[in-house]
Amino acid sequence: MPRFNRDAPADSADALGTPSRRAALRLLDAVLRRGEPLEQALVAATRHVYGPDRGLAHAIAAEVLRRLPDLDALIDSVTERPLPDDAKARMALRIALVQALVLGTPHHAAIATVLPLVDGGPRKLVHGVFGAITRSGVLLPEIPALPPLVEARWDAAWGAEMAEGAQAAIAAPPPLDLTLADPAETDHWAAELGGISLMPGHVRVADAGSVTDLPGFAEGRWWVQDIAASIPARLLADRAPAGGGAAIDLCAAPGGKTLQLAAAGFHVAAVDVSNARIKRLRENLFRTRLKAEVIAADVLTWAPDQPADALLIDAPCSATGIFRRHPDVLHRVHPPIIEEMALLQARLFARAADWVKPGGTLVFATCSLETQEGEVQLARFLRDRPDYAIDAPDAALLPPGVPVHADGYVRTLPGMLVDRGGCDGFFIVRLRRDG
Ligand SMILES: C[S@@+](CC[C@H](N)C(=O)[O-])C[C@H]1O[C@@H](n2cnc3c(N)ncnc32)[C@H](O)[C@@H]1O
Repeated sequence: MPRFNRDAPADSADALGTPSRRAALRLLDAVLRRGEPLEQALVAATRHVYGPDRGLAHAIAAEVLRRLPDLDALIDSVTERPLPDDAKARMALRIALVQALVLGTPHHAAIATVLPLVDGGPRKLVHGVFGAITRSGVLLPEIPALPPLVEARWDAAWGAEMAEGAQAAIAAPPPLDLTLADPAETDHWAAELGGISLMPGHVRVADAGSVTDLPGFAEGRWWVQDIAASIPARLLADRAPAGGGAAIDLCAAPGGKTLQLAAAGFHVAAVDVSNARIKRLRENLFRTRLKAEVIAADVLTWAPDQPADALLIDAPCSATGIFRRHPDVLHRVHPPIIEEMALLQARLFARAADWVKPGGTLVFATCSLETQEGEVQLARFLRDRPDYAIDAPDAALLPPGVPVHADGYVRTLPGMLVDRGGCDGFFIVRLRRDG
């Protein structure tokens, strides 16, 4: 857990470190009231915050989002009447408490930096509630609670064990997973980076610090990618025609899977609608010296000149599978958003299925823990497209501890690989077109 021991000098609110707390408040407001992704809100919310304070604002907001139900339970335990959910006093208390109880900020600094956020308002209340909680010596539970609606949804879909796995996953900072450009270098990079490898082409590093300073980054020998996110391209590479073959990577940016496909020898056409994300895809290709044709286009209107041997749909989704790194999804993703994404996925899946050569391979993937964005998509697709059948992977293609589902697809859940640092939640299916 990061520790920010910012002892506060006493002269002005700015010197006290209040701007970073104000930025944290703006970030929380963006996520909890306006439903914006945390990463998307960062630029605007931290516009007037510089250097390490920007990182601190992000760390405070992310940690509040991880521990929100537990923080609120503490606050409610000492107030006579519950504060409204979006009251500034509640927000200020969440920020002060997460610093004092999780981030290791001295208590006097945690409260002094936050009181200016409620100037002209409930300062006394915030001070009193913070004091009552911290004086009592109470701690946050070791295993964080999930927001009740998320817990109910995941419990209903996967059972209580999965929800418990998700809670445990929130408690520990996720490791940093790297995918290697050349799997033959696995032992070398595991040793060089002081990491472990769960399978060829993968290295897992704990507490990595600055990624860009790690050996091998500048030379482009690896890129950051959760081990579960590396599975879709592995499944396609396993079916690559001798000497390469043509691959279309739909929804490709920022390019983790494009890089894998290019490194596996495919001639890749990488398509994405977002110019900002395509810029990052180009930077990643440049750094790794890998080649792909990059196409900025909306897959709902674009079409390739000819069908490909391999096609990947890494579909836009609710992203609830990456809640460990993006805890905002726990609070802003609700059933209407899941339904909207599922509709988009169904359109992309149906449209792109015509772009695979007979005998070719299609992989559909989402980083979601919602069945509507995985199992339900597959069932509909198989009903509508009798020219496709599931091509179940060999267990040896998957990280040890990730099973092939009895129906032939892959579903990663938070409880998996838990003794080695866990993995993101993904749905992945490989399909073969009749040929
Ligand atoms: C899950 S992310 C892709 C991650 C990427 N495959 C990787 O491995 O780095 C989904 C991507 O879909 C893109 N996207 C969303 N709707 C799209 C559309 N209609 N056409 C093309 N790309 C789209 C988004 O811009 C986003 O980059």
